[in-house]
Amino acid sequence: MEGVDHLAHERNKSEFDVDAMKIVWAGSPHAFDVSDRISKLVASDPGFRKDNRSTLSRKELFKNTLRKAAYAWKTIVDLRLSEEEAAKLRFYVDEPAFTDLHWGMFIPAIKGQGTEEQQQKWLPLAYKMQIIGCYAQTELGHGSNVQGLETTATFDPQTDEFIIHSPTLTSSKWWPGGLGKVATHAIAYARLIVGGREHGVNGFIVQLRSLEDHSPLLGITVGDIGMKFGNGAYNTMDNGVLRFDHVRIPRNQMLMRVSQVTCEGKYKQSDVPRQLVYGTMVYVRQTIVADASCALSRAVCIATRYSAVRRQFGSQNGGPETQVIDYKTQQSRLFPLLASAYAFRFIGEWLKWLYADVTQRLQANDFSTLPEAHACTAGLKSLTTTATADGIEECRKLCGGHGYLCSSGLPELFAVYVPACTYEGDNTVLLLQVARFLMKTVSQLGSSKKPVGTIAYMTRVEHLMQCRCGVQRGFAELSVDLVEAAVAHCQLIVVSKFIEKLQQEIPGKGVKQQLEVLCNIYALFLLHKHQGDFLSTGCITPKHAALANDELRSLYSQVRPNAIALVDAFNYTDHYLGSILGCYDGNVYPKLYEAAWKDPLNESVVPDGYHQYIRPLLKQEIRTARL
Ligand SMILES: CC/C=C\C/C=C\C/C=C\C/C=C\C/C=C\CCCC(=O)SCCNC(=O)CCNC(=O)[C@H](O)C(C)(C)COP(=O)(O)OP(=O)(O)OC[C@H]1O[C@@H](n2cnc3c(N)ncnc32)[C@H](O)[C@@H]1OP(=O)(O)O
Ligand SMILES: Cc1cc2nc3c(=O)[nH]c(=O)nc-3n(C[C@H](O)[C@H](O)[C@H](O)COP(=O)(O)OP(=O)(O)OC[C@H]3O[C@@H](n4cnc5c(N)ncnc54)[C@H](O)[C@@H]3O)c2cc1C
Repeated sequence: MEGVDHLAHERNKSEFDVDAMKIVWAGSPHAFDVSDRISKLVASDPGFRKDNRSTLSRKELFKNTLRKAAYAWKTIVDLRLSEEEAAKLRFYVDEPAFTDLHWGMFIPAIKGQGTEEQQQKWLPLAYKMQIIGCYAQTELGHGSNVQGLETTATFDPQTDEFIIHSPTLTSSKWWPGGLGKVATHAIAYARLIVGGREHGVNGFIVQLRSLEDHSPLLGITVGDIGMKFGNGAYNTMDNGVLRFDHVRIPRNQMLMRVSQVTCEGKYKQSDVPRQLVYGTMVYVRQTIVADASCALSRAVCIATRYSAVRRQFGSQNGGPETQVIDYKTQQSRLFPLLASAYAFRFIGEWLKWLYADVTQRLQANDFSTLPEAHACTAGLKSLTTTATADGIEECRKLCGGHGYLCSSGLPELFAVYVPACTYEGDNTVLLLQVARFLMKTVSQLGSSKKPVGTIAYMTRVEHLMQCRCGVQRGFAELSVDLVEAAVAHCQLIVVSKFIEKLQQEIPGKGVKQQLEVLCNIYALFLLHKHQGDFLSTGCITPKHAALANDELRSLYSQVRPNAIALVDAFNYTDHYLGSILGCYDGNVYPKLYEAAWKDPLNESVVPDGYHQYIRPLLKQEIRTARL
């Protein structure tokens, strides 16, 4: 029945202060207040409804996304929301759109790679959305290999301009979000050519469309690259294709914090690492880690609530069947994902600190932690997005057949999320970067340069290197093993930072105890999953492995009474979850049944096409093959 909490009995089992855990999950009382207030604002406004997306055509879907983006912007302006509140509003609107790239990449690129003068010119226009930007780096022929990009930016000293050109088909910009139909400007990455000499890939601000009638400017060919994975999902985003035909831009539209070109045509490289040109990608990778905890926690919330609602088998003497959440197999699949959601939340908090720290150091020209920041953002983006994509799919399976319904929210969540394993860096390519960092660290063992921070533990392998020094096989030959080592390195960081989180003051009855249980589940589940490596390297004995297994089962039993409260702590509205299976009150079956009849296919009891195709079949009016 409506208004009844079908999960009340589960909530009454909780052994900790859920409101205190909500603050821990949000990060602070202030962050909780903003999230709670804005999520409810979005959920209560019919202008942000999203339950009809799977029934819209691509063009209807996209136009609806533009409407919502404009409505969101009006809401932000009318309510005078802060930058933090506005970002939260866009997050809870929960629809991939051009605004993600405008706010999430275009503006950070100007802030990170533009000079003070360039920031003063372009940021006010971007913040007021008087221009709409995208991040145009990837091309048809190159994405991972940035140094392989083919677009050219040739300096013309006669006119003090750069000529931006797409020399080949494969140099067409391809994938940038927001590019296809909306962006008026791009940060375009191109090979800088001055006086006939190449100076690597740099970023250039290029206007694409008229601010009067939105038509593409001279020399600009631009459009959408077409339908992507899934129906609604990421098709709300106009990922675009862009070709330049000798487009001229003023010299001062090359982002010049890292490298400069003078009006005399002199190329100057600042005394900063050229990799700062990649700074926007590092920034986004650390935000993607925080986003992974959001996406995984959404899926886990749905699967946990539904696992408590769903009963199957086990009825004794006509009594209620067993809740599937009570099956050890369901717990062994679900609870490690619940623990991962919390683990990724805390590693996301730490990575945000690491990024802020390296950014502050860069301002003082201190590049000492840049390699570690690159390795951590690359590796943790790879680890968390892979685990989250796999986790969302596991949550779908944990919900049985109903998990495959769009009304469960899981198919769309999966379809929107999975490209995170590719965008902002293919996950394998990024792990290879971590492997390169680890190998460089190993090669420096024994020198005066002692490993610190997240690689401090590597001093312990020093003895290994001394006896094995000289035994080197090619990086490429060992890359599979090195990628596994990179994953293990990143997992160690996640576990370490979870443990460090538990050493902080954590208020609330039973809250720290619950987090300790989740931390132990996360660590022991990894040990169980990779026990072959631990056993073969002698790190643990078979007895240790057996003990870990026993402890995991015990920990699952400890989580069980608190599972619903632990997902309530995410404080997601039913609107944001977009899932009948995950609705707060657990009143699933009536809602599933009601939703079915709203499908357009049920607008008529006799389907279109019956008289044309089915009736002739049934009435044998179609010659049937001799049976
Ligand atoms: C719908 C959205 C939902 C959620 C999103 C939520 C939040 C996000 C918020 C905002 C964003 C909005 C939406 C996100 C959605 C989509 C956005 C997607 C955008 C994109 O995909 S942009 C394009 C991304 N492309 C890539 O990531 C390319 C990957 N390739 C590379 O980075 C490089 O090519 C490379 C690193 C693999 C190789 O570079 P290279 O060849 O130049 O360098 P080397 O390998 O030779 O290394 C030399 C040396 O340099 C060091 N190095 C490399 N990179 C860096 C770096 N970034 N920082 C510091 N140092 C770096 C390397 O370690 C070597 O050092 P060494 O000492 O010599 O060993
Ligand atoms: C939804 C979505 C949104 C995007 N948005 C943007 C955007 O806004 N702006 C933008 O510029 N780009 C964007 N991209 C592009 C994205 O950044 C690239 O697709 C991504 O960087 C991967 O590069 P790629 O496509 O060249 O993959 P490839 O590198 O071609 O990967 C193909 C395979 O090759 C493997 N591989 C590649 N190099 C190596 C190597 N050295 N060693 C071993 N294996 C290797 C990879 O692991 C992978 O298995 C987006 C992509 C998607 C899917």
